Parts: sequence; structure tokens; C-alpha cells
Amino acid sequence: MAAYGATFDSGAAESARDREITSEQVHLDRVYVRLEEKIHEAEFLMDDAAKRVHVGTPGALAERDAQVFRAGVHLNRLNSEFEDFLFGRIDLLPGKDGVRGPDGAMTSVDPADDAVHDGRAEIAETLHIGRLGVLDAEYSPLVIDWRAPAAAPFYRATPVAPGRVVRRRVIRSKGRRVLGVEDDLLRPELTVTLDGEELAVIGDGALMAALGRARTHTMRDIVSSIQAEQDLVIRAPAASVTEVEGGPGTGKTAVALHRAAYLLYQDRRRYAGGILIVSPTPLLVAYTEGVLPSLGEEGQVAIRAIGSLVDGAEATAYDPPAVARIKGSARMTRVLRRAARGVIEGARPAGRAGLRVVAFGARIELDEDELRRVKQTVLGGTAPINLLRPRARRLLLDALWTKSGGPRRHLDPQLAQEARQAFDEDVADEDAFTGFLETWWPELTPREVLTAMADERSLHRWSRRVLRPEEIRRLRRSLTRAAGDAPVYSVHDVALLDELQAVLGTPARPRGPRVADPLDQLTGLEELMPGQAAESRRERAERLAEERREYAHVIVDEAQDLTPMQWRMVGRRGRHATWTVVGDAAQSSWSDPEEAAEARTEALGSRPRRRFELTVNYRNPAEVADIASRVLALAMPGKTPPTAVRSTGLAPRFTVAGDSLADTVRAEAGRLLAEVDGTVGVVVAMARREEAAGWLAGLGERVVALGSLEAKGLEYDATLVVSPAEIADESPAGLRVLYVALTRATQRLTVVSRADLDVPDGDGVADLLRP
Ligand SMILES: Nc1ncnc2c1ncn2[C@@H]1O[C@H](COP(=O)(O)OP(=O)(O)OP(=O)(O)O)[C@@H](O)[C@H]1O
Repeated sequence: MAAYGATFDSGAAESARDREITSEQVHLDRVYVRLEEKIHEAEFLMDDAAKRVHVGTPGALAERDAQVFRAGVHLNRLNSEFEDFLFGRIDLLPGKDGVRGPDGAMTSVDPADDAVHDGRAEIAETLHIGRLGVLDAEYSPLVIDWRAPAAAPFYRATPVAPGRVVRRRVIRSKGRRVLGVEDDLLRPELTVTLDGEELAVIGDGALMAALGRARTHTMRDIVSSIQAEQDLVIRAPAASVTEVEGGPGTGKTAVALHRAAYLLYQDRRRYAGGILIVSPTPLLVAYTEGVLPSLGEEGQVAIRAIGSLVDGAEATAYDPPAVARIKGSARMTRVLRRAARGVIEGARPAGRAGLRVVAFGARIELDEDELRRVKQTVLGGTAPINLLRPRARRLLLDALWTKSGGPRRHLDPQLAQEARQAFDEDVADEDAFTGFLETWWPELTPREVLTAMADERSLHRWSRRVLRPEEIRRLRRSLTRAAGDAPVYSVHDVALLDELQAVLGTPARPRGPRVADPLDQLTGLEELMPGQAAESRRERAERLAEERREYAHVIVDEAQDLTPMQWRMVGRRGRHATWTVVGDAAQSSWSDPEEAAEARTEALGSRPRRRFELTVNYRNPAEVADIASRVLALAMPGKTPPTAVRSTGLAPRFTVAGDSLADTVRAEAGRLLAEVDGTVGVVVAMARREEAAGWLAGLGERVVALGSLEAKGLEYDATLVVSPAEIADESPAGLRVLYVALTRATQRLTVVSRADLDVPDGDGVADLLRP
């Protein structure tokens, strides 16, 4: 956004800039003095509470713990090393009613009727916006938390609808030093004074400065330049389901992360139940996991890759598209249910067909047929299979009692009941009985059932009339990798394991002794405890995910990619949650969008939905977006791409590989490395994933090779896309996957074509990319 209004000659501009920087420095100094006072206060409270070891009544104990907690959380946040604690400022006209909110700021969005006289106005209120709210000793706001209602105009005001905002300033600082300011003047038609002096306007706006910055391998927060349409999503009320659609680079991931921080701020108690962010790949998790800590939040949020939602398993292997399509399909629910049932039906002790026990000195035996009938009756129950075991035990005892002739021997009901009880106690204690039950109705694990599915004949039986014969063959071949002593699970296997867990159920177990005070887990206080400080962010996320099977809010990133089975898995983690679901149908790598849409509707239930659309592409320069839009027209005719917000004047480069694809790619990657300061991503078809890493050996850490599906959500200063046709041909959703690959660059794009496959024209442009 450009600065509106006044122009300066350069010398005067320099001194005006210096003056403004100095004035912001004075404010920042005051903020840090106050922060230090608050840190001392919090330390004192912690100390004081900790000394009160013997506090008598349970009420006093709870109060002490609560005090330790509050002080601890506060201290921890105050001590966070924020790169830019204070980043914004708005200068405002007087509010309509003059009413002030709890943070000391005026609440009115509209200016007072008499705020402007003859095109002149006076600034009535200046608010500084930062990562945490800070009040001075008189309870006036020194800094407003970016998530507080009073900060909303900083993000929402536009020249068309400025509200009370006259000037919006982004302050750039590092640690305690203010480095620069960038202003937007939102009411250029007015002459406005602040403390009697005309309002200065410095710089070209902050957004462009932020977008032009070189990328690293970790995402930055966008807290100082959130745009109005994004802010509406971030602050949308948490009721039910918030759905966000938007093309590549419109900030969906950024918005989702900032929304998590906003929800925690807005209702910390409610979200103590945890927020789960589901991400498509571990690469995107690694790329984004620093954003929440930079916003002062992490304790309650678990960011997990879709392949890591179960048992802390980290599945990174990808199935070929044809297999993924089978494993992801909702039809698998029937196959899995039959498989679980089939495994229990087939369970029996080795070597002996019947059950033999001794009761009251007599031998009683149930033969194979009798046992089968008992099992079928048990399986008529609706509970998960592992939870049917007590019923199996009871019905076995019933059958043995009948076989023993017991019911006929005792006509008196009272005596009959006593005899039956004695019989049960006698038999149930017997090793022959307990041992039999263990193997005849074992407690199954999802892994055991998946292993059993790798058996050809069994899988045929369980998949009959659900999967086609060639699908069964493919599935079986793939499942042999998931069977055996060292199973390798693919990303899609994880949803199958989770489904099986639901089919099997987990019997209640006696709880072990608690290791930590439950308050610690609720509050994030453990961050302060020595010994636990070494826990990494990833370990922490894993622990949270293991502790919690259900969350208070679930955020799904790249939602268009979830298969029906994955929707079922994620749905189970948010049965009572509110949801934020962000995605872009045009980037879907799933081949059957209709089936996925059905599963999504099922996971989200009938909850009311609010829809938002993001329309501006902040990532790609127009030159790159233009090439990508040609593929979009093929992948989804009629779909409008988002509008690129900037242009670099750098046309994408097209080359055709020589005899060695590897040599061309290596040379082109080297060229891009020389052209940009930040990262270079080389995107290849999934089948070339490993090979491509070898091509780039020795080129350094700024360049990475990745398979097309792994490029989801990531971005690089420069992107090298290798053979558009290879990527597009790899799956039924190939054109959409290619669209993803072409929309990763923030500055430069190079496309290397294969002469035999991409049909390049005289300029080297592959046929898929021609206008
Ligand atoms: N308001 C903003 N200010 C500064 N940078 C922004 C803003 N909005 C988005 N960006 C930047 O634009 C880039 C794209 O954002 P993000 O990755 O969130 O987009 P996306 O919609 O999730 O894209 P994709 O669908 O391709 O995954 C990121 O570098 C992000 O930091």
C-alpha cells in the first residue's frame, strides 16, 4: 500500500523520519521499563506462593496453585524474546460516544460527529499495537494486544472505510531498538494535527516491505501487516464451522495460525481443551511451527501432520496414486470392519479346537460348533470388538453352565442362583478358561488387523463386493509393507489404523499414578519447571496429541486434500469442537472430490457454517501467477485465480533439458541460487523424489528437492519446476498438483522441460504452460 498525501524533499524526509523514529523509541523505552517492572512483580508472586508450602486448607492450596499458575504464565510470556514486541500504531479521531473499554481505549468505531471542521481535525487518541497488552502504572494502555478489539481498526481500516483511523503506522524494531516506520494515511483529504503539529507521513507502507523480504526455511508471522479480508477471518466468532476458501498465496495458512492465537486470547478457558492444527505434511509442520511461539502462544496448540495423528507415528511414505485412492476411499470402512470381525472370528488357541474345563470335579467341554455359535451371538452386539470381551466371557460361562446340566439340577431359583455363582467363580479362576479366553477373544490392536489384511485369501473375503479385484490386488501388495516385524506405514495407512482403533475400541485400564499436577498440564506452567525446559516443540506437540484424543477447536489446513478416511480420522478428534477449515479446491491432489466432500460434511456434521473467501495473492509476483493461471484454466476451467498484489518485472525462465536432466536441473538450480538471497525449491514428480536430492548434492542448504505432493503450502524465493508433464501425468489430479508446484515462488520461477514429454515450443515453453 502506498503512502497517501504529503511529499518531502529527501533531506527533510530524512529528518522527519529520524524524528518519528526517535518518538517511537521513546515510547518503546517506556514499554520495556514497564515490562521489567511486571517481570519483577511476577517473579515476586511466584516466589511468594512457592514459599507457602504449608497453606492449610484445600481452598488455600488451590488458591496458591492458581497464583503460581497465573504468575508463571505471565512471566513466561513476558520473558519471551520477541523480535518486534511493538509493531504498530494508529492515530485516531475522537470516538462517537467517548466511552472507553477495559484496556483504556475508546470503544467507538465511528468518529464523533464534530470530529472534523472545515477539513481539519485533531488526533484524540494514539494506540500502540504489540504482541501483548501492557498497561502503565495508571492503567492507561502503553501497548494494546493485537488481538484486542481496540486493535482491530489497525487491520481493518482502509481509505474507503477508515473509521476513526487517520494514520496507520507499522514500526520495525529489533529487540529494544526501533529501526524504521512505514505509514499509511487513510484520510488524505484532511489536514490533521497531533499535539498542534501537522501529522507526518513516512515511507511506502509496510505490506510491500514484508512481501519483498527473502524467505528462510521457516514461516514468519504477519502480525504487523494482516489485511482487512484476512482480519475478518482471524477474528470471526468461533461458533461452529468457519470455512475459508482462497487461491494459492492468499494467506490461508497464515490466517489459520493467527486465528489459533486469537481464539486462545479471546477465550483461554474454553480452549484449554486444546487446539489441533492438521497440516498435510511434516515439511509444512516444520515450516509453520515457529509462528505461534512468535505470537506468544504454543502451550495449548498441537500442530500435526496428517500422517502423524495416531500414536505419535510419523508416516512420511507416500502410496502411489492408485493405491492412495483405494486406501483413502470411504469404502475402506466396510473392509476394515469386516477385517476386524474376521480376525476375531478366526481367533482360537493353537492345536485344540474345543474348550475343556473342570467344574465341581466334572469335565465340561464345548466343541467347535458350540463355540462358533457363542461367538456369533457375541458379535451380534454393537459395541467395539475389544469391548465385547466381557460379553464373550459371560456367554461362554452361560454355555458351560448349560452344558454342565446345572440349570436342570436346581429348581429353587435362590439355590440355582447361588449354584451358578459358585460355578462361575470356580471356572473363571481356572487357567484353562482364562488362557482360552485370551486367545479365543484376544484384545486386538489396529496393527494386528492391518497385518492380517496382507493375507491374500483373507483380504479377498473381506473386500468382496466392496473393492474391485484389481483394487484388492493393489491394496494387498501395498499392505505387505505394513505387515511384519518392522512395518512401514504410509500416510494413508495412518487413517486406516485410526479407523480400526475406532472399530476395535480401547478397554478402560486402571490409571497409573499421576506424574504431574493436573493444573500444570492445563496451564502450560510446566514451561517454567526445571527439567522439562529441554522438551522440544515437536516433543511437546507429540505429548499433547497423545494426551488428548479430542480437542476444543480443530483447524484443518489444505482441507481440499483430506481423503474421506482422513476426514473420518480428523472428525473423531473434534466431535465436540468448533472448526476452522481452510483450503482451495483448485489445489486438490485427491482424485474424487465428491466423495471427499461427503466425508467432510459427515465430519463437520450439521453445525452451521460461515464462509469466507480470500482473494489476493501475497506470495507470487504477477509474472509467476500468470503462468500458473494457464494451468488453472486446464485444471479447473472457469475458476478465477487470486489477484497478485505485486510484480517484479522478472519473467519466468523456460529451458529444455539436454541429454542429462540431472545436469540441467543442477545448473539451473545453481543459477537461481545466485539470483536470490533466500531459498530455492526444486519440485519434481513424486517418483523422482529421491533421485532429485542427489542431483543437488553439495549446492548447500538454501536449496531443497521435493516431490510435488510435498510442496503443499510451502514457498521459496525461487522455484524450479521439473517437467510439468511428468508431474501432471502422475495422477488423475496431476494438473492441480502442477498448479500447486507453479505457485510456490515469491520471486523467480524456472521451468525445465523434457523434450520428449513436454512438447516445448521454440522458446522452450512446455505445451501445458502456453497461453
Ligand atoms: N497480510 C500479509 N502480510 C504479509 N505477508 C503476507 C500476508 N498475507 C500473506 N502473506 C504471506 O504470503 C505468503 C503466502 O501465505 P500462506 O502460505 O499463508 O498462503 P496460503 O493461502 O496458505 O497458500 P497455499 O494455498 O499456496 O498454501 C506467506 O509468505 C505469507 O507470510
